[in-house]
Amino acid sequence: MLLKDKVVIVTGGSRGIGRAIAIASAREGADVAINYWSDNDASYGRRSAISEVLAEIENLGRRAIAVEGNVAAPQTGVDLVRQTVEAFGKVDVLASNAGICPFHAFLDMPPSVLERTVGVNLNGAFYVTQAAARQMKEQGTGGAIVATSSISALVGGGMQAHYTPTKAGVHSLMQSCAIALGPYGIRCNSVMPGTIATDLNADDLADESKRAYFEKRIPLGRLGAPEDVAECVVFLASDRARYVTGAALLVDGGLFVNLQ
Ligand SMILES: NC(=O)C1=CN([C@@H]2O[C@H](COP(=O)(O)OP(=O)(O)OC[C@H]3O[C@@H](n4cnc5c(N)ncnc54)[C@H](O)[C@@H]3O)[C@@H](O)[C@H]2O)C=CC1
Ligand SMILES: C[C@H](O)[C@@H]1OC(=O)[C@H](O)[C@@H]1O
Repeated sequence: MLLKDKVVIVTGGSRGIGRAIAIASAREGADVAINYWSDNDASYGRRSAISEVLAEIENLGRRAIAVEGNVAAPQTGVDLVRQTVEAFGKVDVLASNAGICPFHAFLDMPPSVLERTVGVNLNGAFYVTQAAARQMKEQGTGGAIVATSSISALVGGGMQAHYTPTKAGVHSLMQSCAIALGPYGIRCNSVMPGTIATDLNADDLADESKRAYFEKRIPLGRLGAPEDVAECVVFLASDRARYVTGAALLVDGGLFVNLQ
């Protein structure tokens, strides 16, 4: 088991990629603290999602807690780490994953959409990483932080001018934190998923021609599943990746390299 008796925090763990990270971590032997934001879940009609994830982890024989909160608020990370330590005694791994992607055209983008996206995706990753790293430093046993960046850190999107800079920022955050936290044995890496079928892009991919376009562009011939990303997060979080820090792993079925 790659994460036997580790304690893993996952942000944005009630649905999609975060949910898959939480379950994959438990399957590899970890206890899991799951952050989520019910306002976001409700906007997808998914009020009960978190209880299903907790039940699934408990069925795997591991412990799980849910800690609701908006990661854009600095205090959310602090409370998340405190409640995790109260429940499980320590923090070994942070999967900083919570994110939003409200597709919007650039020229008429309201400041509120930009600010919300930066607040959740970039500021949220910063605050949660800082809170977890402080705890890991205090424990003195090292740790691993894996952030969910995106292929969008490397390429643009016409309806994502507010989003792609946050994903580049998350990758950059991990690079700087790898330097700042390396002396404490804390490794910091990111995964860069391609197009993964989740609620985040369900509306966008409901456009059959767009979906077919992506499937054609992906050398492996299919959209990604949340589990494809989760297994890579588990690897980077585990001791198998003990000499990997400041790295980014594309998990995109080859989409990025497919120019022609
Ligand atoms: N789906 C995709 O194709 C890709 C997704 N990503 C990234 O993966 C991450 C997860 O995305 P998905 O699983 O697709 O999304 P999703 O919409 O399926 O799940 C989002 C999760 O984040 C939580 N969340 C949303 N706003 C939050 C907030 N303010 N505070 C705390 N939690 C909040 C929700 O409760 C939910 O658990 C995001 O950072 C996204 O940018 C990156 C590349 C591709
Ligand atoms: C939501 C999009 O389909 C998805 O999000 C990303 O980060 C990828 O670049 C895709 O565009």
